[in-house]
Amino acid sequence: MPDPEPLSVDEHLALILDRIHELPAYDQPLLETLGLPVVADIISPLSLPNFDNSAMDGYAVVFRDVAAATPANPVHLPVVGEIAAGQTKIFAISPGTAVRIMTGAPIPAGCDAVVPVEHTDNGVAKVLISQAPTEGQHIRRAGEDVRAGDVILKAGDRIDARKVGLLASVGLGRVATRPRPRVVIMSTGSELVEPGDTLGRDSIYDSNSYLLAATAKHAGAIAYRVSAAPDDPATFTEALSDQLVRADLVVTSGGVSKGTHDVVKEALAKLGTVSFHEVAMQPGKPQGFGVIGEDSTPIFTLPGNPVSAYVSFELFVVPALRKMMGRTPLNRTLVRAQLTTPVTSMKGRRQYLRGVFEPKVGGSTVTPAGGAGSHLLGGLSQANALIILGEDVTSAQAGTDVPVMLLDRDY
Ligand SMILES: Nc1nc2c(c(=O)[nH]1)N[C@H]1C(S)=C(S)[C@@H](COP(=O)(O)OP(=O)(O)OC[C@H]3O[C@@H](n4cnc5c(N)ncnc54)[C@H](O)[C@@H]3O)O[C@H]1N2
Ligand code: MOO
Repeated sequence: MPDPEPLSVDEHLALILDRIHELPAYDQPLLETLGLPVVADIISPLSLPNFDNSAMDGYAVVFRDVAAATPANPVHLPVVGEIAAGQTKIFAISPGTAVRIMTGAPIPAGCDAVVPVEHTDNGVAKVLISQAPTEGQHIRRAGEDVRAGDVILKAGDRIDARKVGLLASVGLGRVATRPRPRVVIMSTGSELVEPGDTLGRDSIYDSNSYLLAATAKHAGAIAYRVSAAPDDPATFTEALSDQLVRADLVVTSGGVSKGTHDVVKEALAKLGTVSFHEVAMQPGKPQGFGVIGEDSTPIFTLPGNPVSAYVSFELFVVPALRKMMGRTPLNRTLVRAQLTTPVTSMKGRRQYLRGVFEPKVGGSTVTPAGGAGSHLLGGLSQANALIILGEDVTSAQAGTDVPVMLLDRDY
C-alpha cells in the first residue's frame, strides 16, 4: 500500500496545538515565575517608596532654620537624636533642632530638607551646617515611584528579572502564573549507552535525551530525562507508564520509521490514540503525536536521528510548551539573511538547514553549518540558526535572501 500523503509542517503543528491546553494557573514562588507571563493584572498593594525617606546620610532639618547657611556664616543646630533605616524612634523634629538621619530612614514629621553630611562638620551633639539646602532636598517622597492601587503588571506581561525586583519590593512573594510543564524525555534504542559508561563495538552514546532535555529547559520547562529504553515494546511500555505520573508532556525519540525494531510505533500504534505520519520536511520526516494514559497526557514521538529530533522539538514541542505556559508568540519570529554559499534541497519537503547567522548592517548573512544529513551533530553544534528552504525550492544561489530561524533569540 502506498504511503499516505505527508502532512505539511503547518498542518502537523496545527493538529498538535489544537490538542494542547494551557495548564491551570496557581500562585507560585516569585523566583519560579521568571520568564512566565502573569495571568491577571497585578495591582500594587503598596506605594513605593511606602513612606517619605532620606536619599542621603546627613541631618534632617527644618528648611527655614538653615536657608541662609553659607561657609562664612554656618548655622549651628543641636542634634537631638539619630534615625537609622529600620530603627525609627524619632517621629518628629522641632524647629531649631537637627536629627542625624541615614539613607532610607523615614523622614520625621516637620522635616522638609536633608543636609548631606558633606555639607556639615559631621557633629554629634551639635552640628554646623555650612551650605543651605533647597526646600525638600534629598527627600524621597512616598508614592513617587509606584502608588498603591497602580496596575504594575498587565495580564500577559512576561516576568523578567526587573519585574521580579518590583514584585518583591511591593511584598509579593508568590505570583499566579501557569506552571512550567514537566516534560519526560525518553530515548529508545538497544544501541544506546549512557554518557560516561563504556561503549560496546556497536553502541553509541545517548545524546538525544540530553539534547532534548536541554532544549526543554531552555524553553522554560522542567525536564526529566529517562535512561534509554531498549527495543522491546513491553519494556518500553512499562517504562513509559512509570513516567506518566510526573509528566505534563512526554517526548520520545527513535523507533518510529520503517525498520523491524521500531519499538515506539509498535507499542503505541495499537492504543489508537497516537497518530504516526510523515511530515513534508527534512530533517524530521517521521512524526507521531497523540495522547496516552488516564490523563490523556500529550506525547510526541520524534525521529531518532539527532538533528531530526532537535529540529522537530524546536518546531513542534517548543510551541506546545509555550502554549501550556501561556507564553506568546508560540512560534519563533523569522528573520531574513543572504546565503553566503549555494545550497540544494529536496523537492516537496521543507528543508531546515543548520546555519551560522551573522547580523550585519545593510544585510545579514547566513552560512550553512555542516551538511543536510540528520546525523550531523557537529554541524548542529556550530549553528545558531535554521535556514528554511520552501517545499518548492530545489536550489538557491549565494546571495539569495532566505528566511532564517534564530535559535538563541528569545522569540
Ligand atoms: N526504509 C526507511 N528507512 C528510514 C526512513 C524511511 O523513510 N524509510 N526514514 C529515515 C528517517 S528520515 C529517519 S529520521 C529515521 C528515523 O528513524 P527512527 O525514529 O526509527 O530512529 P532509529 O532508527 O531508532 O534511529 C535513527 C538513528 O538515530 C540514532 N539515534 C537514535 N536515538 C538516539 C539517541 N538517543 N542518541 C543518539 N543517536 C540516536 C540511531 O542510532 C540511528 O542512527 O529513519 C530513517 N530510516
Ligand atoms: O527526516 Mo529524517 O528526520 O530526514 O533524517
